Amino acid sequence: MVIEQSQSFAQLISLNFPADNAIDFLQLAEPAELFFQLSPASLIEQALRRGEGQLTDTGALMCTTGRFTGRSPKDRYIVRDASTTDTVDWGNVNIPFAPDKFDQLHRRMRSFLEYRTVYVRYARAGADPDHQLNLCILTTSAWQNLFCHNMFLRVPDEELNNFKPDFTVLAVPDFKAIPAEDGTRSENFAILDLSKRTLLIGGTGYAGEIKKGIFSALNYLLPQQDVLPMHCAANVGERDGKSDVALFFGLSGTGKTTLSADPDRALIGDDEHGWSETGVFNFEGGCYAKAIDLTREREPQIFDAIRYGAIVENTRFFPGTSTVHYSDTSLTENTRTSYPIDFINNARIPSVAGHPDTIFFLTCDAFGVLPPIARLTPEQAMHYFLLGYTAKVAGTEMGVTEPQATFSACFGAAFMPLAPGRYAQMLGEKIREHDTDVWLINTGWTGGGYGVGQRISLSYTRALIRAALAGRLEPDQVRYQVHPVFGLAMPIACPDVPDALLDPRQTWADPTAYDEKATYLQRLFDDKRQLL
Ligand SMILES: Nc1ncnc2c1ncn2[C@@H]1O[C@H](COP(=O)(O)OP(=O)(O)O)[C@@H](O)[C@H]1O
Ligand SMILES: C=C(OP(=O)(O)O)C(=O)O
Ligand SMILES: [Mn+2]
Repeated sequence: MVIEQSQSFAQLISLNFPADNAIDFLQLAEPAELFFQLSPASLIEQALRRGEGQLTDTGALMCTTGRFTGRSPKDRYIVRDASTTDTVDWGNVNIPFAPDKFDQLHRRMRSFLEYRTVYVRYARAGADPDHQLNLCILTTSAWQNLFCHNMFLRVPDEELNNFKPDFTVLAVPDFKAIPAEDGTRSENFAILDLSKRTLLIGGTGYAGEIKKGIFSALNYLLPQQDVLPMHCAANVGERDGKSDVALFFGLSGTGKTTLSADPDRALIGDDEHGWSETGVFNFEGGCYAKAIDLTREREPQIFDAIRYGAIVENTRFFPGTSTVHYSDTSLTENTRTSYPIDFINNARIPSVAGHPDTIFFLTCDAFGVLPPIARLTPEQAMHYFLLGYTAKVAGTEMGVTEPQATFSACFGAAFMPLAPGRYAQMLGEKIREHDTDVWLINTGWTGGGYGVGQRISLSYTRALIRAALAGRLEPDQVRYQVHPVFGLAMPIACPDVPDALLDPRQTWADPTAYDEKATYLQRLFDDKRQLL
């Protein structure tokens, strides 16, 4: 049975409440108040009553996440124990954490919860029933529980009684670590214990930590089942009467969510997928789109998904109204919206499909020297995948305020517990086996770098992707030229795109300056390759 109102702990147990299982699982003492599996409407009501947010004029719940409006990679840890010590790729990304300190923090968090209101939810990650993780999530805010309802796969009510969680999440923004005692760097933390199958989040209210924490766990667990986990969006269309699956890899802000929302193709998912021997599947049940400068004209599907049930994070209203001012960045540039995937009208549910025919590597090149589209050989594909070159855009990580060149292996190193080579090898094998085409797309700057040129217009990027997917850029359809510095094959023409845009050198006012910058970037690539 699903409890819609607060009941005492003892009452819940006597009702054979499916959450007694959850409470055991969470090893909770008696919380002040516990709400299990509330509906979106109840969560929204509670969030409003508790002052967690406000309704916007389209019915979405608008919340602020507090001091943290992006992830904090330096405060993200993995417990180092006998089972992870030789498997995890330790370093600046995967920072080791001591098991006894984890237990201590876990204990302290549980006692902190004794005096609080908690919201518990069962959910799933992994749309393929053969590769699924059952989650038991505890949040201390109603809105974060709604976030989990939106972002993970929803468990049908009739399955709740027999649901066996295999992973726990505690998200408690008000709980602050004591660094000297707890072994953390700061008061905020996200710590993954892969043996105890528990994710602890404290000191931060940025909801992205929850979804990316579970993503990290899957990125560790799925290769053991021969599934390649990927930081990519996916959609499916039709070509020559056959279904045609496309993946969009890219670090945050490169366009996965934006470009995968396409009225002509069914959305599989916007951020996290697995590639098994039968095809691809989404890990999530919802999308988490950037909301900065969002307009209905440029991104109609996302714009229209922001309605009752959706959440908008860290946005503001136009003064005196309940209309969201999407260009207001006074809280952060990393404003976000989360909604269940079925809020996109042409979503594929369940979110599974066959093997990918086409892969796009999205890079947001802040130097403005990479071509807007290039066709990669399988060797180039492996190189670019391991390099993971892009610019970090402002906001997604705390402290980043303007685009910064970065190399993030697998286009998502921040979430990959294993060595990048493991994922790259699996990808290489799959691309060869399924004869998948790989394209590099620059969604970043043209006509000069950041500060001089401008971001490539979204309508041109969409046209390039449309043409590639329609086979209009096949070598028998269009001539190619080879980039003198990068050795990349660039089409010289593309429907609905000016020819001059396709050759980045032609877009710069000063070609010599272009050559210097391109050579500089190629040198960065070479240096980086030496280290791989
Ligand atoms: N040419 C372009 N291609 C893709 N996105 C673009 C482009 N120009 C501007 N943008 C903006 O960049 C952002 C891409 O963010 P998003 O799709 O959420 O990235 P991701 O899902 O990879 O984190 C959006 O705010 C989008 O409007
Ligand atoms: C939510 C995030 O990812 P993305 O921007 O890739 O959606 C994030 O990095 O916090
Ligand atoms: Mn995204």
